[in-house]
Amino acid sequence: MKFSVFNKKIYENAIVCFMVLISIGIFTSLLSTGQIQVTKYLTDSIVSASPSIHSAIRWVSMLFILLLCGTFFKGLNLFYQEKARIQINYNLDKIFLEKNNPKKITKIETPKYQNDLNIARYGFNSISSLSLTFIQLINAVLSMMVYSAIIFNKIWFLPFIVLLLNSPKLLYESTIAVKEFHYIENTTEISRERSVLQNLLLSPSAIKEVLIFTMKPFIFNRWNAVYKRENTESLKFKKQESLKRTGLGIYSNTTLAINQSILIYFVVQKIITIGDYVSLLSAVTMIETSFYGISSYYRQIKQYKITMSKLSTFFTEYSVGDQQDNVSFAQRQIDGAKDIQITDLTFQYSEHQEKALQHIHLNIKSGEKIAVVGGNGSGKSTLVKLLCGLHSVDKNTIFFNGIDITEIHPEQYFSYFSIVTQDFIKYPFSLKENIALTDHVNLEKIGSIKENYPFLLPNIDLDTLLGYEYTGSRQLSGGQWQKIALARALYKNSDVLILDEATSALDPESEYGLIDNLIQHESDKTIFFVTHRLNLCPLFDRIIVMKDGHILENGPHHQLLQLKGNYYKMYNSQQIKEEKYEPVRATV
Ligand SMILES: Nc1ncnc2c1ncn2[C@@H]1O[C@H](COP(=O)(O)OP(=O)(O)OP(=O)(O)O)[C@@H](O)[C@H]1O
Repeated sequence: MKFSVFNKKIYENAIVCFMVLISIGIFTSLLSTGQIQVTKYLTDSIVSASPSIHSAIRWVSMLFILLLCGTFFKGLNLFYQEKARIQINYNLDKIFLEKNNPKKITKIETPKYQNDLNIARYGFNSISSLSLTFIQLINAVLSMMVYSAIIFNKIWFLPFIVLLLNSPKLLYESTIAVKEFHYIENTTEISRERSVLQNLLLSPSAIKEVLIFTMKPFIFNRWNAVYKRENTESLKFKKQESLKRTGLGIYSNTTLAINQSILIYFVVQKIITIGDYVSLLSAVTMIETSFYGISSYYRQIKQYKITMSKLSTFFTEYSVGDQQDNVSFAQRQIDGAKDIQITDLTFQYSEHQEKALQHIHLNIKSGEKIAVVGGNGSGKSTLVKLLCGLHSVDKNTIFFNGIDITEIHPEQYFSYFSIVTQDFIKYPFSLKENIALTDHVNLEKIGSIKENYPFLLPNIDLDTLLGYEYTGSRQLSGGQWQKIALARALYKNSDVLILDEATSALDPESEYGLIDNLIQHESDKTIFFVTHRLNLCPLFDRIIVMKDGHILENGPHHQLLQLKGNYYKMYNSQQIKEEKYEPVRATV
């Protein structure tokens, strides 16, 4: 999506509101002109040599009607401003969610992404307020022209003096805009830290640990310290801004005094009447107010420019745009067996000193069932995430059916994979939506999952809302949720299925049943089973043993046992432990 289109989309369905607001602005300027003229006539009628009560009442009534109209337009203006704001905010959120389109998680799982996301979101707010102040700008320019014309009629050079004296305000607003953005950039991490800590104190999932570990004072004190640090930063910035604004205020008072002196001089010289003095002084004040509106708009334009360049960088850095996709990747024909070949694959997380994977070589035949084992942090999850295309890899390292995966469009590549990780999502949707993740649920597919894996789905209505987020929803146990995540992966029915410690919460019977049934029913699927429970490994065609990012051993169960290496030790130590505790269990 190009930025010109993006700009147009911001105002979608808000144009009518803008037209109404501009019309209100025109009417309000005309009303103000009328008020100034009537004030002049009223003052002149009171201070004339023979003041007339009737004429004064006539002007007061006229002024009253004009003020009533002004109040009516003010109310209308407020409503349409809110209407436009609501529509623009909706448009902005929609554009943001549509454009935020990452295809890899490599850069996403970093603090930098979260900081940049915060700054981008802040920028969006400035676009929203800029759109509305655009109307105020038009109104301000209109008013300034009308008031300048009124003054020009009486003292031709005065409007130029007023404008000249006010112009330094633009410069001031421009520096404020840049400083404000830098302030947001510098404080985004601390404000994120505060909200993370606040969430720990409020979110239902964290509260149980907060209670059991009686850690509220620990988190609360940390939240308190972070909040105070954030406030100090904020006050420092606000103090500088207030000082500058006070300076600007003093400057404005001085300019008003200068203009007032000029007007008094003209009254003393009897060039203008007292009524003229009153009306011209209010016109000068109105110009100054309009100028304030224009300069604050100028500040927002500056911020808008910074925002747009930040957003452009954000979307190009983290999202693959549609256009870029088409240029980089042609749709590849990938038919038949989906063999996977890994050649000298090395991978390092940007936030990490050590390499997570080093010189991995693997050949996997389509339909193979592979168990991946190894100690914590040995690189198992990284390997399977790289396999399914979640991270960017170097060219010529992973081949899918003979094609370098860097040449396959990520969306096409993802279509061949299903993955269940340890941190799967518990969607606050109905049971059937949790499985299908679509509005168009294929009940037959769910039926066949129920048939082949009868222990997988809870015995509740498919329309039951799950979780504890919404009224009437039903919470499930950890294992039941995990089974639903597994059902989701089976529903996708992809060529490659990755289970990354995806059965850790299942009871042993369900776990064995699942693996056994997978091997029976999904003979054509390639399956990767990352596990710490080695007793299921004999069911697999091959076992890959990992340590410190390397593949240490790779082969069928019996072959690895004969090697008497790492797998042999790991497998036996689990068996021994089970035997050791067997008598204890027997006596219970
Ligand atoms: N998103 C990440 N950013 C930075 N480093 C990471 C990230 N994920 C994993 N690592 C690091 O990469 C290494 C391998 O981690 P990985 O999750 O692949 O191990 P694992 O074998 O799956 O471990 P476990 O059995 O504990 O799940 C670890 O040292 C870990 O600290």
